[in-house]
Amino acid sequence: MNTESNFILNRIKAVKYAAKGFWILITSEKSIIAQVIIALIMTVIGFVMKISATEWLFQIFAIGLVLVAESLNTAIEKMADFIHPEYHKKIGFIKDISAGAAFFAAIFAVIIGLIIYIPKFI
Ligand SMILES: Nc1ncnc2c1ncn2[C@@H]1O[C@H](COP(=O)(O)OP(=O)(O)OP(=O)(O)O)[C@@H](O)[C@H]1O
Repeated sequence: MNTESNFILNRIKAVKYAAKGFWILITSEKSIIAQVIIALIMTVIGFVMKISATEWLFQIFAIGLVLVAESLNTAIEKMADFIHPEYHKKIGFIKDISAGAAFFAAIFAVIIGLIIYIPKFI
């Protein structure tokens, strides 16, 4: 098989593994399931409040940002637990930093949400 078709096959395989990871996240990771539920609620609210196209763009971006950050946080937590299952100050620090990254995303998502929805109530 030539290098070019190998490249394409490897890319297809990579997408398959990524889709598998995506499925694991949305079906078995409680923190991701919670964020997906919040995303669905915000989507319903978006339709009910008839937000504009630009507001949809920001809302979808915020939802994506939170889900990506939360997913990477989950991956780092899993890796930390695998590398060092016992209690260790450094593992705690790494997990806290990783959770902090997800918190960062959540703060900005909340700010975006407030900017979109507060004017609709005043
Ligand atoms: N092995 C460890 N060593 C030191 N501190 C830890 C360790 N595991 C967890 N911690 C501390 O507990 C916090 C929460 O841990 P973690 O993110 O693994 O969530 P959990 O509550 O244990 O499980 P889950 O995220 O599945 O609900 C971490 O941010 C860290 O401060």
